[in-house]
Amino acid sequence: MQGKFISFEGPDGAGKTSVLKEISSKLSAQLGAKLMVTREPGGNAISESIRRIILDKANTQMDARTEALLYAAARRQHLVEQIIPALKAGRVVLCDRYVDSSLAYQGAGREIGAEAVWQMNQFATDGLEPALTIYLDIEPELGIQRIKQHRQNEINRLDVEQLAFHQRVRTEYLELLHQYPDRIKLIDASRPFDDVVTAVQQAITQTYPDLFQLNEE
Ligand SMILES: Nc1ncnc2c1ncn2[C@@H]1O[C@H](COP(=O)(O)OP(=O)(O)OP(=O)(O)O)[C@@H](O)[C@H]1O
Ligand SMILES: Cc1cn([C@H]2C[C@H](O)[C@@H](COP(=O)(O)O)O2)c(=O)[nH]c1=O
Repeated sequence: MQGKFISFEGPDGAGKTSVLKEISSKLSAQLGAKLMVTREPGGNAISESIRRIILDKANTQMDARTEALLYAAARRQHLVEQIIPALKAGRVVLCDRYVDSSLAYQGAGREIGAEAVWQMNQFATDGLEPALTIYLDIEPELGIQRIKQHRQNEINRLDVEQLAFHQRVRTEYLELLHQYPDRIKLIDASRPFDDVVTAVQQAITQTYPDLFQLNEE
């Protein structure tokens, strides 16, 4: 496929959404309509409906495999409706979370096992992977503290999990970094926001040297 697929990953509160906003505003000046910014679970009506079910704090009875299947289902629909058409059209896709989130949260956090979750996601994605993944690394305590301080009104069913859950999530991310050193780039997200944005821009530039200089076609 012609386009560029870049995912953003990290524990809750690492700053992905804020960093993506900043990076996309820098890139949109260069790329215009060639840029697509999207998120998982979500990006279209069906996947956003699945998102509401998964993240609803009232759904305390949800089984771990049900949760993993719902994330994979939302991802499939997102791929078919948004990501694949955008890549075929040669666009740059910035995606807030992708399969690595399922490996970390459902595989390790929920203790289903990364292998089972990986298999399920192979079916959902036909093996389509990002060329580059920006991993914003943060101690779970700090991430959760940021959410509690600044995003009290948006706390979801995953955010309220025990600290041990979030620690397993981060440990799995670090394991993935070890497994896929060419694809996943670690950024220390505990630093001041502007430093994190600069580091992310540098990491993207290492893989795509011209991206921040491309002119709109
Ligand atoms: N480097 C930073 N230093 C201090 N605060 C930050 C930093 N980056 C983000 N924040 C703040 O932390 C909070 C969480 O950030 P954000 O929503 O971007 O994280 P996130 O990774 O998208 O979280 P989630 O995965 O839970 O949606 C926000 O209030 C944001 O302003
Ligand atoms: C894609 C995906 C996400 N999650 C979790 C991670 C977060 O806690 C929420 C999404 O909320 P955000 O504020 O948009 O980050 O869902 C997951 O557990 N598994 C996944 O595959």
